[in-house]
Amino acid sequence: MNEPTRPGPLELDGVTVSFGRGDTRTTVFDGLGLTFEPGVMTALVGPSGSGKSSLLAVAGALLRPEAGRVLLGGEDLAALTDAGRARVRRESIGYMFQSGNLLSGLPAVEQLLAAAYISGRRPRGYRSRAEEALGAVGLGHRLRHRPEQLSGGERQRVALARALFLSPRLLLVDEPTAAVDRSQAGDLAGLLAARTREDRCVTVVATHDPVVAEAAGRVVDMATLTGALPA
Ligand SMILES: Nc1ncnc2c1ncn2[C@@H]1O[C@H](COP(=O)(O)OP(=O)(O)OP(=O)(O)O)[C@@H](O)[C@H]1O
Repeated sequence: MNEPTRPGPLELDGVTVSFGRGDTRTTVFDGLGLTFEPGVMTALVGPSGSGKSSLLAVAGALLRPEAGRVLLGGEDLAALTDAGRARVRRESIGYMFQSGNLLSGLPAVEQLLAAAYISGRRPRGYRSRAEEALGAVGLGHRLRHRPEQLSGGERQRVALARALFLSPRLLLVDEPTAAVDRSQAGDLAGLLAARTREDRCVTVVATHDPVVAEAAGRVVDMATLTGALPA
C-alpha cells in the first residue's frame, strides 16, 4: 500500500514435508530446493497429489516443514515463532485462493479496505488508493458492486486487487481460473503476470490450466520434483 515493495527471492532449501504416520505416512517433499525470483510469475503444474498446494502452504507460512529453510528476502519463515509467522503472513504475503474468498454483501472497494483494516494499515487516502487498485485490474466501473453482482472473472480480479493492495513480497495463488470461462481465464492469467512484473513480487500459482502456464514466466512441473505419478 504505502510501503514500497521490498524485492527479495523466495528460497526453499532442503524442505521436507510429510503427512500422517506409519502405513499412511506420505512424504510430499524430501529435501526440496527451489528459488523463486521477484517479478516472475511461476506456474506450479503436475498431477493431482503432486504437492502443489503443499508447496503453497509451506511458502505461505501456513504449514511448517519438518526440515529445511523457507527464506523470504533472507528471513527463514520455518524458524520463526508462531507469532513471527503470523506477522509475516499479515505484512508480506498475499493469498488468492480458488473461490476468491470475498466477503458476501460487501462492495468491491470495501473488500480492499476490510483487508487493510485487518492488517492494521490505514494510510492516508486509502479509499482512493483502493479505487485505483481496482482500476488497475480493469474494475474501475465495478467499485460498488457486491460479489453476488460480479462474474467469476470479476470476482477473481477483486481478489487479485485485494491481495496486491497490501504490497505483498510474495503472492500465492491456487487455481485462479477454476471458476471462470476461457476468455476470462486468459485475461486473468495475463493480468497476474503483468501485475507481478510491475509490483516486483514473487508470484507462485498452482494450476491445472495450460492458459496460466502459458502466461507464466516459468513453469515448474511438480511431478519431476516429487516423482508423483499421474492420478
Ligand atoms: N492434511 C493432509 N493430511 C494427509 N495427507 C495430506 C494432507 N494434505 C495433503 N496430503 C497429501 O499430500 C500429497 C500432496 O497433496 P497436495 O494437496 O499438495 O497436492 P496437489 O498437487 O495440490 O493436488 P491437487 O492438484 O489435487 O490440488 C497428496 O498425496 C495428499 O494426499
